[in-house]
Amino acid sequence: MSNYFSMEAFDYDDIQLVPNKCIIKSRKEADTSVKFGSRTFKIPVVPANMESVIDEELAIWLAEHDYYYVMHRFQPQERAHFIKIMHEKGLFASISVGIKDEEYDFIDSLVKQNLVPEYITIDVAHGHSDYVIKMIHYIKDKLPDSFVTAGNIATPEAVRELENAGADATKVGVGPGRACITKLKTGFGTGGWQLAALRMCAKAASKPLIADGGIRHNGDIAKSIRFGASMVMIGSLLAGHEESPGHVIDIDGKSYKQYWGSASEVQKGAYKNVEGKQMLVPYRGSIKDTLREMQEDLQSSISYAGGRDLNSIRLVDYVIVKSSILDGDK
Ligand SMILES: NC(=O)C1=CN([C@@H]2O[C@H](COP(=O)(O)OP(=O)(O)OC[C@H]3O[C@@H](n4cnc5c(N)ncnc54)[C@H](OP(=O)(O)O)[C@@H]3O)[C@@H](O)[C@H]2O)C=CC1
Ligand SMILES: Nc1nc2c(ncn2[C@@H]2O[C@H](COP(=O)(O)O)[C@@H](O)[C@H]2O)c(=O)[nH]1
Repeated sequence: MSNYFSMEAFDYDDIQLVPNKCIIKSRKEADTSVKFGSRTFKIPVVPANMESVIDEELAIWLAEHDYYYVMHRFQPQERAHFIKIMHEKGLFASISVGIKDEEYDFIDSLVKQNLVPEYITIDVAHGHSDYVIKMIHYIKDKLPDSFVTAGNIATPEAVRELENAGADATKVGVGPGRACITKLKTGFGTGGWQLAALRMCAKAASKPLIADGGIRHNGDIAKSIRFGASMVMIGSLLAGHEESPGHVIDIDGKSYKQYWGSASEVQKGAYKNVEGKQMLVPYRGSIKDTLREMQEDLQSSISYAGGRDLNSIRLVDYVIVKSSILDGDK
């Protein structure tokens, strides 16, 4: 555990990446694509697998336009139908599962129907668990062709154990989310040091990592890549769109959308083991424009990194500037 005592704790707002000489004539030349599993996606960004962030219609649009997506698991009975619909359209299917007993029956039912989702994400709050390891083994045994991401986790030990169990990728982030109250209710998590936790996990990882939670600005995507992420999962920043599932709410002439945590009372329908809240996020128009802007900003990041693709970002120097990067805006 000495790792943690000696570790420098920092987060997205504490870091600035250091520019290198630019080698491209235009940002259009910068390639933001990323291979994840057997597919290549436009940008290393995936909307969070939350009911307030993604629904079937958005999943179809994302898959059609070469974005990675992960469908949530909160309408469990719809998942088999969802896989069928995606495959009928010639699109990849990417679903989430939990670890309760009935999820084993669900996996069995997919096998029986010969429904093989291209991607399966094991989505639980505390992913460093024997029960997650058991589920990884089960899925890899029954659906060996599915790419399995397991999470969420916070430590190098967890990365190693889940990778050794057969996970094809792991998802890092316990408690940094915008709708999260885990850090307040339990005292645990990576809230406030998510980027440092990502760096620690990346040192142990031999397979791709997804950085999950805490992204507040587009530049945080490049920072996640620098510290070891292959893919970046985003909730609140992608929840305020026309296509997002939440209702539009108008207050004092401004529009907002509802964003609720997957462990919130709203999601659970009961106040039991609640570790999330509901909140409003500013309405931001179409998600298509936001994703395009994220791509353009990443192209700029690549140019500042002095390269032509995302790999160049992984190599840049950085400076720790402790909560001061927004000072100039005050
Ligand atoms: N990334 C994050 O920081 C967090 C994310 N979430 C999200 O909320 C949703 C609900 O998560 P979750 O409650 O795990 O899903 P589930 O309700 O499917 O619970 C997972 C299983 O693990 C058991 N469990 C044991 N310890 C814990 C623990 N500390 N936290 C949660 N479960 C535990 C649960 O049993 P029992 O309920 O009887 O304890 C249950 O059987 C997920 O989408 C998850 O990603 C939630 C919190 C934090
Ligand atoms: N502690 C909780 N974390 C949650 C909950 N619902 C989702 N999440 C996590 O947050 C990220 C999104 O974070 P954001 O900063 O981009 O908004 C999501 O992917 C989950 O990992 C919850 O109820 N409690």
